Amino acid sequence: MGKPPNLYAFPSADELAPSLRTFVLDAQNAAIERHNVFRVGVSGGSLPQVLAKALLVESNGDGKVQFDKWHIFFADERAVPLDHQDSNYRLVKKEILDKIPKGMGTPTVHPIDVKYLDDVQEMADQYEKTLVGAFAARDSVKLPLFDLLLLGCGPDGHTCSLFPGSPLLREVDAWVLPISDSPKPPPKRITLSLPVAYHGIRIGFVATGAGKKDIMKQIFDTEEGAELPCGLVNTKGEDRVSWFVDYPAIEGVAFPARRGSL
Ligand SMILES: O=C1O[C@H](COP(=O)(O)O)[C@@H](O)[C@H](O)[C@H]1O
Repeated sequence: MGKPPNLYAFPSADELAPSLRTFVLDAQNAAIERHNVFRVGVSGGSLPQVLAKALLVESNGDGKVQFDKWHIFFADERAVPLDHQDSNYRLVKKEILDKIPKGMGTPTVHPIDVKYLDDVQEMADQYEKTLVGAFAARDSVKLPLFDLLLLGCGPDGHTCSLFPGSPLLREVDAWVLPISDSPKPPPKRITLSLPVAYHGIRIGFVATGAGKKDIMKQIFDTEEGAELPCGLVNTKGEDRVSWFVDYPAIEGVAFPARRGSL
């Protein structure tokens, strides 16, 4: 058994945001110092709204968000046009990119190539090439090591678009995988593979609301939960993984949470 993940709990999403900010800024600063760029993978779902609360605020002396140094990739994406209501890009744009105040800089964003909406295998291959360009050319690595992955946890324990029981969880070579039959709509998607997810240099999960409490209990308190996609990231990512949750999301969870602090 490796080192356990960190579980940080706060009364509400608003109270969670400053600690999430500190976590992201620490990852940003370490990455910029190491290679002068911050490569971050973001999820859709409920995450972008909480992330906006963490990032799009005045610095209170804890450091600056340097969006000019950010390269934003998608931990998963739905095979829909970029302005479609199901698009994770659209969500991140609406919640964060369109609201970045002047002076925080402009990130480089890497959306999917919508030329391949009808061919998710090709879309995944092309997105993998985007990652090869951004990571391998620079670092000659076998896997893209994201400076930070910001992940969500679905009520079934899925993360990225890696769903419980999916054969995709066994993939060891590909960095980006296609999905044609996602149990959650829309069915066609691409996703980072599990090894890419758990090799993140830092991995932050955000889970808020009472709708997450049953799955959180399963992931943190049961052996079966460790086999769910979120549980697998916990096991393999060990203490590189930090969860930011509100109290309703961990009601009844026995695993020890640090309450109200990072
Ligand atoms: O379908 C998806 O769901 C997950 C979880 O979403 P949440 O709303 O329960 O936070 C999300 O992380 C992923 O990016 C998205 O495509």
